[in-house]
Amino acid sequence: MSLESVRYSRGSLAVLNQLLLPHESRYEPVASVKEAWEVIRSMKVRGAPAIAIVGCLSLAVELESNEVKEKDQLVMFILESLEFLVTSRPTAVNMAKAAEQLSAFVHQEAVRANATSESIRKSVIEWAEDLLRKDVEDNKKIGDCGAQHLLQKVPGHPITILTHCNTGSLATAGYGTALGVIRSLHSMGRLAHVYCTETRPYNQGARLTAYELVYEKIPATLIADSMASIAMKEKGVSAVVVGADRVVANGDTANKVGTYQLAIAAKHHGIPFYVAAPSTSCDLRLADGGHIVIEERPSQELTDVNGKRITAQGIGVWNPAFDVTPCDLITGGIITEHGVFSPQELQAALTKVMKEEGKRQKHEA
Ligand SMILES: CSC[C@@H](O)[C@@H](O)C(=O)COP(=O)(O)O
Repeated sequence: MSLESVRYSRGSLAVLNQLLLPHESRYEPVASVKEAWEVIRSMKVRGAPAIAIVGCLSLAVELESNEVKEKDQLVMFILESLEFLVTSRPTAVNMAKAAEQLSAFVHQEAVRANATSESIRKSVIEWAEDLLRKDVEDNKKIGDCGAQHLLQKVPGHPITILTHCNTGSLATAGYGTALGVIRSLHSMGRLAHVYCTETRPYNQGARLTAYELVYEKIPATLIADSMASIAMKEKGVSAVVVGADRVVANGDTANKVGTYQLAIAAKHHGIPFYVAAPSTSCDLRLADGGHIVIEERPSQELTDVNGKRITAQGIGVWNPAFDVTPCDLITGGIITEHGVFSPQELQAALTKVMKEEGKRQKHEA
């Protein structure tokens, strides 16, 4: 069984505290929206899809246990809870998108003839549960589609991948995005090796990806971020595959800080650079990456190691958690659950999918 970032059954949610990994696997209960906000902000749970899933499921859990509210009061509670959850972390778009979609859904449910508090509550719980189910499904599609694409397009097999941050089961509902592509290649017997960066300053690569790769018995080597260029030059890297926190209309992509320099190095070495992301991480309303809000994290993430200060007191610190890779550096493409697209193709392709989905839903309603 692969690692689980989230354990959910109706009325009960627990998250694996990722701050304790790889030394201890402790699941901590999340009984309310407020508790979800705190586990997301403190990064006990992190990764763009996992943030949205924990946020929405916490609302489902709170709805299951709360006393019955009058209909308008219930709708107000749901909308305010979603707004609050969006403030937990700003860069990943998944929570904001889920909040927007779920809010629209609640409005729609509330005006249905015969709508009651109970019917609204039930449909919101089911909506959140569906997000969990769909994320795993989409990740598997990303994994398979990305693996097939790389096998067709990338010379020299089996394939060696360099990846950044953590995009696996711990960052999603399961399977993973960039790590999903790696997992699929491995299960097909077509993966030679993975290089995972330690991902300073928060060390998602060293603490989490290395753990997932060892857990899954995938052949892998950990490198410091500063070793990425020499690894590309000397280690036969076939492709760089990373995840995303927000892909905007022109294909510019916000992801864990350090992604941008990997894309520059990949271009220099003629190595294709891929972003693997579900459509829930795509934000077509922003024209380009200049509009993305980049989260800045506390200075201690840089100045301290294991709670112990290693730098001189008084030094200034800048700690942006993400950077934006310009679309022209995403030379391989963007791997989604709907296919692999160049940054230039993405907007039209996803718009078409959304239109078809809208038509299908109208037909079913
Ligand atoms: C499938 S996870 C994709 C991204 O969310 C991931 O690459 C990343 O940047 C995570 O950042 P984090 O700060 O750990 O939440």
